[in-house]
Amino acid sequence: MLKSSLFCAVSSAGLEEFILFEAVQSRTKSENATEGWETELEVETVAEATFQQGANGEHEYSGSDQFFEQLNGTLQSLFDSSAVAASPLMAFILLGLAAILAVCILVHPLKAWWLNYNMKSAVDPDSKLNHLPIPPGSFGLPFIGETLAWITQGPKFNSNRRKKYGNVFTTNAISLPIVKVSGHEYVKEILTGEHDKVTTIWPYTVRTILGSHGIVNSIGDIHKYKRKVAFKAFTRAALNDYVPIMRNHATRIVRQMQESDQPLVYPNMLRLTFDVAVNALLGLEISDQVELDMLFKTFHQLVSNVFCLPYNVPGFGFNKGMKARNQLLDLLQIHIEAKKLKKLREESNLDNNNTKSDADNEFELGDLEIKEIAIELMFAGYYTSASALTSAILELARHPDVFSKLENELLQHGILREDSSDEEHMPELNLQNIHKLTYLDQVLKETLRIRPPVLGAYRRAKKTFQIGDYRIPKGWTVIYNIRDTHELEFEHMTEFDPEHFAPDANDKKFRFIPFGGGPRVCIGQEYARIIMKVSLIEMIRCNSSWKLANKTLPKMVAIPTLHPKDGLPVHLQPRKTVGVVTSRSEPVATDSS
Ligand code: HEM
Repeated sequence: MLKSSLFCAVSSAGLEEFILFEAVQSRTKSENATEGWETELEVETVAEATFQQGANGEHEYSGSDQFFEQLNGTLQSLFDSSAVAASPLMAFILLGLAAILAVCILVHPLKAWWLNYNMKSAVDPDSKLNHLPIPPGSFGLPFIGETLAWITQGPKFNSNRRKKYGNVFTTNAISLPIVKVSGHEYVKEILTGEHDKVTTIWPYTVRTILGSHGIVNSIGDIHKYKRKVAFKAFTRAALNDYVPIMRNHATRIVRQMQESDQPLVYPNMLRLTFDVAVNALLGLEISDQVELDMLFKTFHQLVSNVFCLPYNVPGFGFNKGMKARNQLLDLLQIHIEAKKLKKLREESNLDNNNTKSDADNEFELGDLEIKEIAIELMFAGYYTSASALTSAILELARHPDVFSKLENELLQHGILREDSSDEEHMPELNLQNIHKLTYLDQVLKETLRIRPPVLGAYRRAKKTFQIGDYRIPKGWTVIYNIRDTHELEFEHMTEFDPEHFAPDANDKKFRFIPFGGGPRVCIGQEYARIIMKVSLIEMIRCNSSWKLANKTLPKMVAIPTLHPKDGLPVHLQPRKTVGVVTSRSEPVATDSS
């Protein structure tokens, strides 16, 4: 019964896809659990049966067999003709046909083997949950799984599969069985299950380039301790100190942008968030522009090669990323020795302020830990913030009504004034008056909802556990989807409307998760919100409007964080006096897709 349902599923799925899990599911629902996929042995037997039936050519494969017989006959007659055999073109055709034939013969056994291979990994002899089905989905093609579809389809990969299988589905990429999870109830399970059901697992290249001594690659108590240390850089007092630093850099970058006819937003926002992070978070005051530029280049080399093929061979991304890592470690060591890496250095010494608990005494942060945390904060911090800022600038250009409302809010709170583009008469900015800007907050939340810089994150199942009606097998990779969760939880995903976050809007937990949640929630989220707010205020204070230089929306690239492929060229309209809202009746860019 079990064998036939699986076999039917495999054979009827055709060459494109196995939709086996639906068959497994319906079988599991209708049959006694003890007849299910309980032991490895049973899985092997099923696979063997599948192979045997394929080899014996029973009715499920009969269509293919007829085709093979016909092909065989055709080839035979071709070989019999000596005139044809002599032709190089015909030899080429024959070789092609032979190759197709080989693929046709191998495809079914290969697929059956692949299915067996994946299903074997789903069995956990220590679990009592083996009676539950694994989430529906497809393991794709042998070895590569659904990697190609994932790469080529972009967001459609998830949305198509969600439509077909639901909000928890199985896939396979580069030979790893993966469960993708969207929607607040499932995402909550994953995020709050950290340390118990799941643990973080970044791709090998990320783990190696960032190192194992930072926060993101630590687990358990040491993870909590390192977060505690790093969190000292994000206290309210620390954030308040950063505001003037953020503002100075934002004004400088916006003024630089104004000097260009068609500045590119994204590279400028990257530079802005980078300079602030070096200055504020690392506490480095690098006055030598050449040194700062070199640091920027090296970080860029590190971040842009963090997600790559795992070959540490010259010319490959991984090798470039490792070189950048080593250069940064050397450079940061110089600053540590000169005691310039103030913040993290001081704060790793928690006994300074007697907040060190007994548990903390077990851990000491050495130079390597401090350097890796520094690299990690930079890695996690400046690309993400630049991505969100770029998206906000893009959306404000497309929505003049939102721009005007924001401008009014700044006017009402005295942050925009008659002489507001004059640096000498800038009204003071601090955490207190920034927090009063509720509409600005709504605009940024809506930006993070519609264009989350990070689309999702990885976990590994520490044990077999249940999610909804399904079982997630121990050792499998789980990805919680941020963008898809936003799409599910908010109507009109693609419509930019800050009213989604109006003060009276329903605030269901885990619906809006641009910063993740649970024990691994983004440590820099408050910092990110402040830098985005300060920078946007400066953009509006210095410019009465901006327009997108291109008529169509840019193509977006997801790695390392979401950003426009063309860098987002804009035309800025520098502000002379407040209230002069320049014509915004020009056509607004429309979606190119
Ligand atoms: C708009 C800006 C940002 C976004 C959208 C963002 C997003 C995220 C997300 C989704 C996670 C959770 C990843 C997971 O579940 O594994 C995360 C973690 C993290 N973020 Fe952010 N982030 C932003 C800015 C920052 C900044 C500015 C910093 C530091 C300067 C930072 C440092 C970190 C760190 C260290 C973690 C790892 C936390 C852990 O593993 O315990 N992020 N961030």
